[in-house]
Amino acid sequence: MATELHRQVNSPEKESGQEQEDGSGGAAVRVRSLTRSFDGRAVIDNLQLDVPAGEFVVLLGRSGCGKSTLLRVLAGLDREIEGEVLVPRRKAVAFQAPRLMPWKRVWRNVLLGLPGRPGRAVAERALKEVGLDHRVDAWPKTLSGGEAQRASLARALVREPDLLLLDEPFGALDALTRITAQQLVAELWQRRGCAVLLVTHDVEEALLLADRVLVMDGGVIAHQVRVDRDRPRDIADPLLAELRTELLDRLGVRAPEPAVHKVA
Ligand SMILES: Nc1ncnc2c1ncn2[C@@H]1O[C@H](COP(=O)(O)OP(=O)(O)OP(=O)(O)O)[C@@H](O)[C@H]1O
Repeated sequence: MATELHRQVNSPEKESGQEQEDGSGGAAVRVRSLTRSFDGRAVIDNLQLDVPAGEFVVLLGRSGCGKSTLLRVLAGLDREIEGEVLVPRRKAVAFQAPRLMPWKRVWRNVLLGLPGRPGRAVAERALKEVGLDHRVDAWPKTLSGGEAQRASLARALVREPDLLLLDEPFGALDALTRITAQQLVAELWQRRGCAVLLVTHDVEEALLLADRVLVMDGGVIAHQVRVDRDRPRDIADPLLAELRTELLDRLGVRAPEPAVHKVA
């Protein structure tokens, strides 16, 4: 796996250097002593993280704890860092907002920014993989929220990523569409075998999808749980229920008590 290294120590204002290196030992992500500050405040504070190739990791944490910042750093979109970040060269990112260009048809959006002038067939294959082959020629504004999100996933997949970074990709979807989209991501991950790092607020989503759930707090990975269950998973599984309580506790949220119905 070709990897790239962002290394930056104590000179955040300079453009970070990039070197080719493959000392990753098959890891999809290796982060050492990562710090990212805004206006003198360290949002990420000496963080360490390893993600083996092919692992599905979900990142939870309170609002503003730095999840998106970490994802942007891993995506190479933010290089104003101290520390070391080793990620595969082939990586792709999808955000909560699908970010499609309204003046380009869906298939052209899928190919946007890809090097080497790939043909329409490349986009068609990716759109088929996300179940959107009937919308290849559509304009973005005619897509439903779920369809737009799938187009955005197809745009990530055409990059053949070894690392797929997803920032609350289901956040704006209604409950039913969200379940379908979660299943799609789980299937794609199993088929593609790439590592996934997904940011969400939804503890149940994390437990249904992840090999490992990380909780970010105080600028570091403060807690993690391994979800040792085959897929598809059932949220009523006692292990998942136990992990849910543990994670909600770590997030400082009290798990709701079971509803009690009184009949007069
Ligand atoms: N470009 C920026 N300039 C200044 N502050 C920033 C910038 N980007 C992020 N921050 C700050 O860094 C902190 C972490 O932001 P980030 O978006 O990473 O949090 P998050 O955990 O993803 O939050 P949420 O769950 O609400 O999306 C916040 O306090 C935010 O205001």
